[in-house]
Amino acid sequence: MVAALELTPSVAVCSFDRAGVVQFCNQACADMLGITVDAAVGQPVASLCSRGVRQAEHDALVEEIWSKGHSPPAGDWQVKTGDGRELWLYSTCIPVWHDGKLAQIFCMDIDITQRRKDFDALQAAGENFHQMFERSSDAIFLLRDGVVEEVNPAALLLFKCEKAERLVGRKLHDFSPMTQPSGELSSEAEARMTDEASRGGNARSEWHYVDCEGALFWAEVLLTAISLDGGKLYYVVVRDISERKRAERALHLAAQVFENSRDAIVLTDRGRRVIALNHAFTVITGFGPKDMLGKPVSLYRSGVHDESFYREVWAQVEAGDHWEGESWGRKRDGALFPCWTSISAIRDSAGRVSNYIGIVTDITERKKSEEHTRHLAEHDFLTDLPNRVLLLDRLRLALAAARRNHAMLAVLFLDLDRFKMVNDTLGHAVGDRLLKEVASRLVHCVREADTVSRQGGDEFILLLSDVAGPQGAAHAAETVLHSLEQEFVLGEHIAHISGSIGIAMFPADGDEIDALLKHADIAMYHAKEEGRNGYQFFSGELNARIVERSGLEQGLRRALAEQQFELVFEPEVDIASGAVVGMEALVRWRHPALGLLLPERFIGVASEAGMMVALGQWVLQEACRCARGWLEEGRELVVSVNLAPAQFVHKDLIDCVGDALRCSGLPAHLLELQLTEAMLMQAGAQTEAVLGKLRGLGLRLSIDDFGTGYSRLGQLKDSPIDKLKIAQSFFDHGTDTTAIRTIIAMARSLDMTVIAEGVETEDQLQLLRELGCDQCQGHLAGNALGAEP
Ligand SMILES: Nc1nc2c(ncn2[C@@H]2O[C@H](COP(=O)(O)OP(=O)(O)OP(=O)(O)O)[C@@H](O)[C@H]2O)c(=O)[nH]1
Repeated sequence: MVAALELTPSVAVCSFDRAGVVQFCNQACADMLGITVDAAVGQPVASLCSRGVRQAEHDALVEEIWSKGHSPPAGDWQVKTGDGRELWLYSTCIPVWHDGKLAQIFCMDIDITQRRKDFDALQAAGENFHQMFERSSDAIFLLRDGVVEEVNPAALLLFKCEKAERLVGRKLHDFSPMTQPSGELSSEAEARMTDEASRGGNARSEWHYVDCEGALFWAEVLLTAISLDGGKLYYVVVRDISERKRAERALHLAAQVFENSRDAIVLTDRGRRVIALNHAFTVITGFGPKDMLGKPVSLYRSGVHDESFYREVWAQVEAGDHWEGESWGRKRDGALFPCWTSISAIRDSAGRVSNYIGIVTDITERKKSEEHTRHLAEHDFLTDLPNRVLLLDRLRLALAAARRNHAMLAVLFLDLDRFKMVNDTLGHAVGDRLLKEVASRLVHCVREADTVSRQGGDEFILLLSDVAGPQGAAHAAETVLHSLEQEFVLGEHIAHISGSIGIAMFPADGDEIDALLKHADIAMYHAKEEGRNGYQFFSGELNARIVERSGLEQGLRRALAEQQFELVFEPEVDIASGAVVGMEALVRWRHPALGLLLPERFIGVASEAGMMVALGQWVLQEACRCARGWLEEGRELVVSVNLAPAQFVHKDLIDCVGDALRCSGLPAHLLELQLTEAMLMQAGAQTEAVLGKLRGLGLRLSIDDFGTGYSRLGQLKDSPIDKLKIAQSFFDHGTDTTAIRTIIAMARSLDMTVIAEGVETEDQLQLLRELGCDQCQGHLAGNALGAEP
């Protein structure tokens, strides 16, 4: 047996007697105690190892074996060897009998130090685990066979549940909605997860739970499968990720908003370089990421606004983190578009600007629709003319401008005459068409800067800005009346209409809007009273003047056709010989009602009415014809004819003069054209060319009223002028001898003939003779005569 014990390598065996002295020790025991077998045998067993705090317990146990003779149960003992090592031993003590007496106690020890270490570690782990379970901020569930067996406090908190009993015994999907966000039934999803965990050890998933108060929340679930005693244990960690999900969702939404926004969005860094732009930006502007990323956003300015505009914008962004307003954008193809732009600074958690975001809304359509709405509000629906609202606005602006520029304005109030008849006879629809047609004609009667508006019914107001004077307003009124006189073809109907116009002038007839409109209205009623189809000024005096003038103008137009003009001739006498050498042609108008009118009465009107070219041509032809008559009678007289400025600048002048000579058969040298100093002084190639051509025809040129203008000697010297006519004004208030002498001297030096007009007295004639004047004209020389002198 000893041999067997010796050979037991893993069991340390020793025996001791009643005195506690070691009788036997196998090698394993010696090794365990850290001594040799020989050193152990004979030693008190207590000296080989001690049992620390449990020594007394062990001693009592041994004593009991000695006294009662049976072995106690085996047990774990911690011992300290003689060389100071601590070991855990699994000890069994057996009493050994010899000759009927208890002789020794055999002890068998198995070194379980390592096992105990493992066990302690295991226990510590267990305790750790428990602590972790209890203190974890994550909710932890222990499931046995799919049913909750235990939950930690965090789980109660997360599921807002006061007692564990509400959770224990249930399945996890009992705290879930029927379906998960994926659409899968919660029960099936849970089964799939546990299955996955039991096969692969664990499974992870994001999960929708409902807490005990019924609120839904997002969680991340980690399910770990543990096999125990043939059953399945699941360790389930549930972490609330609602916050993260919300952040994710917000981020996702932000990205969606950025990308799906219909507004163009551009993001820059703090240096205002583009770091992102959305799809809409490309759609709206045509600029894509390749064009813009990394570039300064200022490269994409429209060019419409100046530098100070952008300075102001960025100053506002720097000051208040935001600017928004209307501006212009530029597309890749260069096209401009109106946009509403907002720029915001984005700050990081430290409060520093990290980015800028620009949002650009294309407001082309909005502008159009606003424009359309405004148009509707400001225009008459039937004729599309400005309505009263817009008229008042324009009138306000025009008045302000007229006040600033000291200019005049005219307000013409037009009411159609007997328009009701049109409605009554042709129907309202035809009436409408007539109103539209009238509107369009009115617009063509005035200049673009003027406003034609419809007040309603058959009333229209025309605002003429910056008219030259009442004459201009009267002219516009006549144009309007004339255009209304033309028949209106309205489908199969033909209508005739006229209008009555009242005119108020600013500032003469009122310097405020209301006064002007009221006075124009009153004047319009006068026009109606006066028999309709006419116009009236508000001011009576003005009206009289305009009416007379207008009458003259209308008369003038007829006068040519009806041969109401006549010529008279004023003789030009050679002072030395007293012989008549020429005749100045002067025009008279034999007015059917007013009698013979001098040019002062009608030349101004004829000029304004643009009739001077026609009238002048008639005078020229008639003068040539008369002079030819005289020639045929043997009187070779030069006929002199005044040229009007309008004739002088008219492109057909040379042809007209040539025609007059040709038709009459008058030799050119017997025709003298009288120019004014002003015509001559319009220096330039054009004037020189005209003078040259006239001269080329062989006729003479003279300057009328010389000395009243500002002729320059140099210019005079180079002009093909034959004769100077000293202005009559030098004789008006006492004779201006110095001026007359100077002119005569000048004419001499330029080798020109000189003639004095308006010579009335012998003294004047004598003076002229002394000064060397060639010719004279006037009362003394002979009054104007008819064509038959
Ligand atoms: N067709 C048509 N007629 C209208 C409209 N508005 C008003 N009227 C008619 O226009 C006519 C205006 O008449 P009045 O200006 O008062 O009188 P009138 O017949 O023109 O006669 P006098 O002004 O005195 O020369 C009325 O018969 C209105 O019914 C419209 O929009 N369309």
